Amino acid sequence: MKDGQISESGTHDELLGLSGEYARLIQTYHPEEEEEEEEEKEREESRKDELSQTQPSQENDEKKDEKKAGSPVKDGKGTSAELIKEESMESGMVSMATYSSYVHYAGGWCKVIGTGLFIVLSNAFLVATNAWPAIWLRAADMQNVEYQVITNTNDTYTDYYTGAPYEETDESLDLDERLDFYVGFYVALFLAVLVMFVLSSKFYVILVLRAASNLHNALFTRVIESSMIFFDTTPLGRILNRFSKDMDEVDLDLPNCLLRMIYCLCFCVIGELGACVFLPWNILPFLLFMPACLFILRFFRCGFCDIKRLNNICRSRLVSHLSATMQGHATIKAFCKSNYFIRRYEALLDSDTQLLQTVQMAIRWAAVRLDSLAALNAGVVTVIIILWRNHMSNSIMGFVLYIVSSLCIGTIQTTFIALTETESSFIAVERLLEYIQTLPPEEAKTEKKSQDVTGWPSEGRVQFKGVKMRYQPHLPLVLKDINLVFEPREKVGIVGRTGSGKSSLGIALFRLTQICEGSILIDGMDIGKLSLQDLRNSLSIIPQDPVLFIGTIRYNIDPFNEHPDHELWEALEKTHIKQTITNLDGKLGAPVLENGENFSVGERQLICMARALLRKSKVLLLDEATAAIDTHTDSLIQQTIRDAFQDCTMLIIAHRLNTVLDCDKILVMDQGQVGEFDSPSNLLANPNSKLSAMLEAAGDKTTPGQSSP
Ligand SMILES: Nc1ncnc2c1ncn2[C@@H]1O[C@H](COP(=O)(O)OP(=O)(O)OP(=O)(O)O)[C@@H](O)[C@H]1O
Repeated sequence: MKDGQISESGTHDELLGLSGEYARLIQTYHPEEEEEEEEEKEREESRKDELSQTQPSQENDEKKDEKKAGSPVKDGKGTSAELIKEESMESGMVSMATYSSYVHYAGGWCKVIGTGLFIVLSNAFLVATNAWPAIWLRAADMQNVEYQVITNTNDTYTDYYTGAPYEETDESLDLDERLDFYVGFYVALFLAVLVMFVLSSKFYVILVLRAASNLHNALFTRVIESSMIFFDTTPLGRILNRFSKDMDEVDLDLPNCLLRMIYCLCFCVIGELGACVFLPWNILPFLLFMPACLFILRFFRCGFCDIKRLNNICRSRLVSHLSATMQGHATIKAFCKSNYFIRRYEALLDSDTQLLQTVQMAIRWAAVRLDSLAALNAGVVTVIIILWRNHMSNSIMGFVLYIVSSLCIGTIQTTFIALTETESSFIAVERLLEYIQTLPPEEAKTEKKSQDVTGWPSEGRVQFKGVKMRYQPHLPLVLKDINLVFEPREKVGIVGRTGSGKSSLGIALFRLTQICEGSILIDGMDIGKLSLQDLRNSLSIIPQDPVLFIGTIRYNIDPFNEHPDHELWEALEKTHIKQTITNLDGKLGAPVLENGENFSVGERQLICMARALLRKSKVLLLDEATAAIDTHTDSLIQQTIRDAFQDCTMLIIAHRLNTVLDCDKILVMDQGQVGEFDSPSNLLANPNSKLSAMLEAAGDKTTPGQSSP
């Protein structure tokens, strides 16, 4: 293929005969193998090459599949352990620690109690505005009675409520004066309600927004700073679910439920107290009614919280499945496995919907019982009112009936359900706190040492002293007692079979996983004693999977805007990608999509290389950085890198042996150990060396001097 068109097609022999593009590619890769009489042998060797590359990669793929599926692997001691753990789940009611942590993130107890007081006061004023007309009407009744006392002096009347005889006074007959007082007080109450509601709502919104944003920031920081073990053992969907569904509950559901619960609870308590002031007997059915409600609530809360927890976990699986399907959609389609993934998606969606349905049914279960109890309570209170009617004014009877019927028509039910929903919304807080409080940080705060690293590393001498490393405590060692010295400015090719530990050397060097024994020194400085920031600032890596971020080309090459444009173009030119970038609309400002999807893998690697070139580090690690680049460009890039980084120590991990044969030294890794470490000429001089065997297997008889540059 060339420039998106078919340049040549045919068999290997036919294309070689054409001496065109294909022949040139082959020539670059196998310069020694042009002669006609060796063609047969070459085909045989390339078959071997293919075989040796596919077998290990299949093994590796299987291993990866195993890893991702969370299937058990055998550790060194023969016991099995799971790489991906099941998502943990609390049970029962939400703990007090969760509530107090939420209060902490909301700004502390003082602010929470202050806002609570405002809400209670606004509700008290609201009940008072309902009670005031009743008091006012009762006064009007009394006025009416006084009038009758005057016109019918033989009768004696007593106060309906206190039982005291009315006294005839001139002031009591002053209806206009009383009217002003009652209207004035009612308006004042109404304004107080208005002001208190505005203030309490404002304080409440500030409080819950502060709690949600503080929780989000704490979670984000903790996830970003957590160690590689966490990312290795946690599916992406699980992390996404905490940031989406759980965060959404904390942002929206929790504040809504909490506010509804507080208002309803205040109305119930203050309203019931108000009713008891006018009709003390009202307390009797209430005292029977409340324990019955609490009894129902006890069952409801336990089950409801656990269903919500299950629902959250089920949602994580759904999101994991979705994100995995999206990432692998091309492969799924290529293997015609769409139906399998659709069925799995439907099954997970069904589980999720079933749990949502169960949540709704649980709410209905509680609602029916609570409403029935409230209706019973209202019935009993109504009977009491009827029996007590001779001792109460009509207005007071109306007020008490209004309160009791309000409680009956949904308020009690709403209060208890909102209480439980609020508690279940706190499960999202519980899940966020789990990550915030338990994720192991990559670097403990106390480890952030302030060593003076100015001018370090000046030479780039890297020393591994008895280094042992494993990815997780229960997994076997992947680096077993590594003792090596890479001298300053040395170019070292690192080769070995798949899984031999080549990339793990880089992981140990960057402290992505902590070594369990030994030490790594750069220019005599133990990197374990440095802060991660200082260490990683002084190293550069071009990884196997080139990583590009959403943004522009400029942002991807120079994320901190530290270099002028001409330096960026220089770097792009050295990595042979300048022409491609020049052809883009916007040039350095051209957009880069997520994961650099709008560039080929090879182009992404070249852009990453330009980024590394700009950093000018003393130690550079290339982890199969040119694996996806054609052999011609690869050889040019190898040369470029060697020129541009001639003052650096370079560790070049490679599968294509010919790309590292002109290095100063070759390190052959073998099952986590140093297999061989010497100059290529010394290693190739020994026909029994591992490197010779690998070249033999790869069908490449190239000698250092003849290798591609
Ligand atoms: N994140 C991980 N968690 C657990 N084990 C891992 C992890 N990464 C690698 N391993 C294991 O460590 C061993 C060495 O892996 P490493 O990636 O260093 O090999 P490699 O030589 O670079 O392989 P390749 O050439 O395929 O990239 C392998 O057995 C591999 O399964």
